[in-house]
Parts: sequence; structure tokens; C-alpha cells
Amino acid sequence: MSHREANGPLVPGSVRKARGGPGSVARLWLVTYNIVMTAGWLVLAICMIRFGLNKGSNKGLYRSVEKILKIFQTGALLEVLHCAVGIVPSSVLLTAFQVSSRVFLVWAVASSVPDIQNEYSVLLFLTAWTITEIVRYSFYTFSLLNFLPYFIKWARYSFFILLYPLGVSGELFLIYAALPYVHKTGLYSISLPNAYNFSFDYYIFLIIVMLSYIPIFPQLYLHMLGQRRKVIGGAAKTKGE
Ligand SMILES: CCCCCCCCCCCCC/C=C/C(=O)SCCNC(=O)CCNC(=O)[C@H](O)C(C)(C)COP(=O)(O)OP(=O)(O)OC[C@H]1O[C@@H](n2cnc3c(N)ncnc32)[C@H](O)[C@@H]1OP(=O)(O)O
Repeated sequence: MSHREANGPLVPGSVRKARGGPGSVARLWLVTYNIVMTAGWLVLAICMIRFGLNKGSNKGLYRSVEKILKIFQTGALLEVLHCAVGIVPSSVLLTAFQVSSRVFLVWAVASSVPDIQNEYSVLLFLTAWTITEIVRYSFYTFSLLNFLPYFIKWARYSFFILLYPLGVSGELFLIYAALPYVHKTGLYSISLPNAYNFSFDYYIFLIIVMLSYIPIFPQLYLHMLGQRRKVIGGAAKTKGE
């Protein structure tokens, strides 16, 4: 039995078909979506490599890939929708944490605080994200086309062991590096008095976001370890016997 067939229960009223994955319209949409996303992250990888070869430094890297990063990382919000409408069986909550934390990092931290764009942590999370996404979206594409090279499957469920902690470290270092600028400029903060009698401290908010990685990241990592066991580990071998 393939891991796709070994899926959980049907999502009621969804377009997901019993044991066979998504229905044909949803499958067509997902194939298109995953191909576009693979291509986007591949282009980003090529831009990063070319930048490194030409400049030999990470200074200016973020600015040079910012537009394409924003497009394809923001496009990942559709994944939350895919789970919510039931065309993929992933958890809406875990996917929402994963995607929203990265969209937040791109728009509200990296792109909003020019002072930190040349930090090495940018290179760290960009590299981790890019490798992950090329493998992940090509894994989904090949799976949907029922032609999945074993290496892609293995890479999907193995690379994260190292890339997840690396990516998360890069993200946390970057938010930490943004704190002095946010404190100094009052970026996105609202202070009293004002007509709405409402205040918001973005500096404190960033600290709360950093702290929220402590309970949430282990859950994502453990989930991926569980998926690895199911697909290429002990559980998959037992089912195949
Ligand atoms: C203001 C907001 C602040 C919020 C603050 C919150 C704090 C958050 C802390 C955590 C931050 C994390 C930041 C992230 C960093 C990085 O990414 S670093 C780089 C390394 N990253 C990774 O390796 C990512 C690994 N994580 C994931 O892949 C996802 O997040 C996931 C949700 C954990 C994935 O889980 P899941 O979807 O369940 O796994 P899969 O095995 O891939 O899929 C399950 C089934 O669903 C099918 N499917 C999923 N998506 C698609 C798709 N697009 N197309 C087709 N099919 C799809 C998949 O094929 C599986 O189906 P079956 O084979 O039938 O089981």
C-alpha cells in the first residue's frame, strides 16, 4: 500500500475521493499549483546562486530576491485554504502556523526593517526554505502524477531534520536583530493617547512571536518525524510487508 492510499478518513463533503486522493478538478489545480511553486523556488535558488557567484557576499542578497520571495512565500497561504476545503489531508492548524510565521517574517520583519537585510541569518533561512520548498513541491507534483522517484520522497522526509532547525534559527536570529530598530523607531507601534484609546507595542509583539516558537516548533518537528516514520520509516515497511 502506498502512503497516499494509507491516508486518514475522508473529509466530509470535500472533493477528496476515498483512498485515491483529490478528485480530478482538485488534482489538476494541485498539479498546476505545485509546478508553479516548484518553478518559483527554483528561480529563487538560481538567483541566489548567481548573486553569490557574482558578488561573493550576502550584502544586497535580500533586496535582489525580495520580490520573488514575497510572491512565492505569500502564495503558500493557499495551502491553508487547500487543507480547509479538504483537497489535501494536512492539518489546517499546523499548516497555518508554518505558513503564517514565514509570511510574517518576510513582510513584517525582513522587508520592514532595512537595517537587518544583510544579516547572515537571512542567508540561513533563505537557504533552508529554498531547498525545502523545491523538494517539497516537487514531491507533491510527482506524487500526484503517480511517478515519484525514491530520492525525492527520501529527501522530502529527511532534509527537514537539519533544515528545519537551521531555518528556524535564522528566523529567530533575524527577529532578534530587528528588535533595536523597532524599539528605536516605534515601527508599527501605536501609542496613547489616540482617538481609539488603543495602544500596540510591536517590540513586545515580536518578543511574543519569538517565545511562541517554543511551544509550536516542537509540534511541527514532531509531526514531520511522524510523517517520516509513516512514509519511509518503520510504519511504511510494516505496511508493505
Ligand atoms: C503572526 C504570526 C506568528 C505566528 C508564530 C508562530 C510560531 C511558529 C513557530 C514555527 C515556525 C516554523 C517556521 C518554518 C521554518 C522552515 O520552514 S525552515 C525549512 C525547513 N522546513 C521544513 O522542512 C518544513 C516542514 N514542514 C512542513 O512541511 C509543513 O509545515 C507541515 C504542515 C508540517 C507539513 O505537514 P503535512 O502537510 O502534514 O505533511 P506532508 O506529509 O507533506 O503532507 C501530508 C499529506 O498532504 C498532502 N499534501 C500536502 N500538501 C500538498 C500539496 N500542496 N499538494 C498535494 N498534496 C499535498 C501530501 O501529499 C500528503 O498526502 P498523503 O501522501 O496522501 O498522506
